This record gives sequence, structure tokens and C-alpha cells, in this order.
Amino acid sequence: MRHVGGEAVAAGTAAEAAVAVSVQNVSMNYDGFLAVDDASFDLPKGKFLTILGPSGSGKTTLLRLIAGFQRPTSGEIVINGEKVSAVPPHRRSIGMVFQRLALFPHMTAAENVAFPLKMRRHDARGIPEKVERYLELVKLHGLGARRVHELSGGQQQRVAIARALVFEPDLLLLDEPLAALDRKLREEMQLEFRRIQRELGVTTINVTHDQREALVVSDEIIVMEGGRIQQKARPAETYRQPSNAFVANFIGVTNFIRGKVRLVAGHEVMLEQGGLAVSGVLADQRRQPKAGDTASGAIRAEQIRLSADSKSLSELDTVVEAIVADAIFEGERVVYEARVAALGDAVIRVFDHDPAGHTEFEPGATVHLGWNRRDVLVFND
Ligand SMILES: Nc1ncnc2c1ncn2[C@@H]1O[C@H](COP(=O)(O)OP(=O)(O)OP(=O)(O)O)[C@@H](O)[C@H]1O
Repeated sequence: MRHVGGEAVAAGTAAEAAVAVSVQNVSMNYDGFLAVDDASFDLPKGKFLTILGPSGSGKTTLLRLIAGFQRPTSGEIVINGEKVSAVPPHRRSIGMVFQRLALFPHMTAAENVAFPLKMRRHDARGIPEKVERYLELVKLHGLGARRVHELSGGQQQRVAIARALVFEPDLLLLDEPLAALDRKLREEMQLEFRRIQRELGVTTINVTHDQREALVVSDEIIVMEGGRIQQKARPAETYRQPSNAFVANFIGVTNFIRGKVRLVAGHEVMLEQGGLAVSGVLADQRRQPKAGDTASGAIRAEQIRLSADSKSLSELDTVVEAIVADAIFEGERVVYEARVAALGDAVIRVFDHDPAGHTEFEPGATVHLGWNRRDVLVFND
């Protein structure tokens, strides 16, 4: 018995040790305004979490609470088993990178990276070697002697990353560090972030409103809106199984078809809109709608096919006629906006990923749109 008990304790300790950050019922109230509303989640060690949401959804506030810059109005934040509020700022093992760089302009890249080691009174003899190792990690070796203004924006961001990581923090916090970079560089840096994070295995929390960045870099994504966590899931799950209409709308390009529920059979639902029947599957099995309720069918732009004739779409479950309202050429794809009379003139967005392979449709052209019912996620109102 004692042996079994001993094992149980050991297992419990191991499970606790695996959690790096635990946010427990955290709220932040600014004079009656709830910027963060009852947020709770656990982040395992070594994982990359992104907090994603529109402007004003509470992302930065939550990150600042985790960093210990502010105390929550209620709730608790525990990092590696210790309450953040109980650890003085200089003892917190947290590296940070922000959108607005805080590099020291009068110092070289190497001096910037060495700074946290000097502050923490590391053995001076080991510092140059360590600085060089971290400059190499961010692909800046040989550039240590450059001053900040002699580096490009992307290189400066790399110095900031090396400086945040050089003292081997338990936790790395990133607040939109790539937002100021141009798109190509930003996308390169996203992959760099992922590479460095995996190489070092440092637990990371990143804040962004860029859904692509969240999908590319993260192990887990938290979607926030109005101070509340809407969903916490792996990137593919966030994309394919959004927990509510807000998440479905915020990530990807989603069309919503609102209608009256006509039939519910298991997890399949049939909606009616303007005389057209649209079938789909329930997004949340626990919330069964009743006939007569209003609900929305959500379908992604890439799950709809567009064709001049309806015959080539005959294997699809739903086919409707539409008039092209706009065609937006984006290089690798054309985005069509097509007006569907049978859906009360709703405008449906469709991606065509093979624009060179067939006709491009002009505004005013009559086309057909088709999709499968398994790709329509039905959300209750
Ligand atoms: N010190 C403060 N006093 C009062 N209200 C605040 C304070 N800081 C933030 N807020 C409010 O809390 C809400 C959340 O702000 P927060 O900065 O966390 O949003 P965010 O999701 O990070 O937005 P963004 O992407 O624009 O940075 C906003 O409505 C903001 O105006």
C-alpha cells in the first residue's frame, strides 16, 4: 500500500512539474471595465502558446499579468510552481521581446546580448563565448561588433531575441515582436522563432493578432475576444473545429449562411434560407438546436468550388447559382465574391487556387457554387 501511495505522490509531482504556467481564474478590472475576464489555462513546459485576438481583446493585459508587471484583480498565476506575485521582479526568470525594441542604441549587438548576463552577475570570463553562441543561434555571428543603427530591422529583432534568451530563462514572453517588419521578413522570422524555440525547448507565450503567425508558430492557440478565452486548442483544431462563430470568423475566410432550423438528425442539421435548404454538421454536439431556431452555417472560402456549369459540380451535396460581384487577383489564387439570389442575395467568398488552369470569371458572369454538407459547421445563435 505504502509503495502504491508513494508512486501516486511521485506521479502527482511529475504532472505538476510538467506545467510551466498555470493561469487560474484570472480577471483584470480597470475601473469597472473587464479587460481580462476569468481566464484559466495550463501551459506545459517547452510548449509554444500564442494568444490571438483582435485589438482590445485583452491579449497584452493577460501577458503583462503573466510577466508580473501588474497584479490581477482576482485569480492567481503560477510559474513553475511559484506564484508570480510572490517572486520579486529581479528573481523572475522571464525573457521578453516586444514590438517596440528596447535595444540600447549606444551599445553594439554583442554588448546588448551581454547585458542581461552582466546584470545577473554571470562569470565575466564566460560571457563572450555565450554571447557568440546566442548570436549564432539567431544567425548573426560575425555581426556582434555592429552598433544597433548599423543593423536592419530584422537583424535588430534577432539581437532582441538573443538578448531575451541568453540567460536561459524559464519562460519567454513575446508581445507582437514581428508586427513592425514587412511581410516577407515577418514570415521568415516566424519560422526562425519556431526553429529557435524548438532548439532550446523554452516555454514561450506569444501575443499577436496575426492568425497566420499563430497557426505557423504555435503548439497551442488561445483565441481571445472581449477579455474572454474563446478557445484553447492546437492550430489545426482551432482552424477545423472552431468552438464558436467568433473563432470561425476570426480565423480564415468564412461565409455564414443564416437560416431557420428545419430538421435535426443526430449531429446533422438542415437550415432553410430564402427557400434553399442548406445542410451541415453541428459544431457543438452538446448544444442541439430545435426546429424553428435560427442558426448559422459556416463554410470556408476554400471549401467551395466554383464553375461555369452545374454539371461539373454534380458530385457535391449543395449547388447554387450565383453572379460574380468581384474577382480579386492575389497571385496564387483568385478570390471571388459571388451574389446568390437563392440565399437572399448573400455574398459568398470563394477561393480559386488554380486561376491559370481555367477561365477567370468577370464580374457579372453567371457561375455555380458547390460544397459538401460535411464542410458546413452549424452554430447556434
Ligand atoms: N491601464 C489601463 N486602464 C484602463 N483600460 C485599459 C488599460 N490597459 C488596457 N485597457 C483596456 O483593456 C482592453 C484590453 O487591452 P489590451 O491592451 O490587453 O488589448 P490587446 O488585445 O492587447 O489589443 P492590441 O492588439 O490593440 O494591443 C482595451 O479595451 C484597453 O483599452
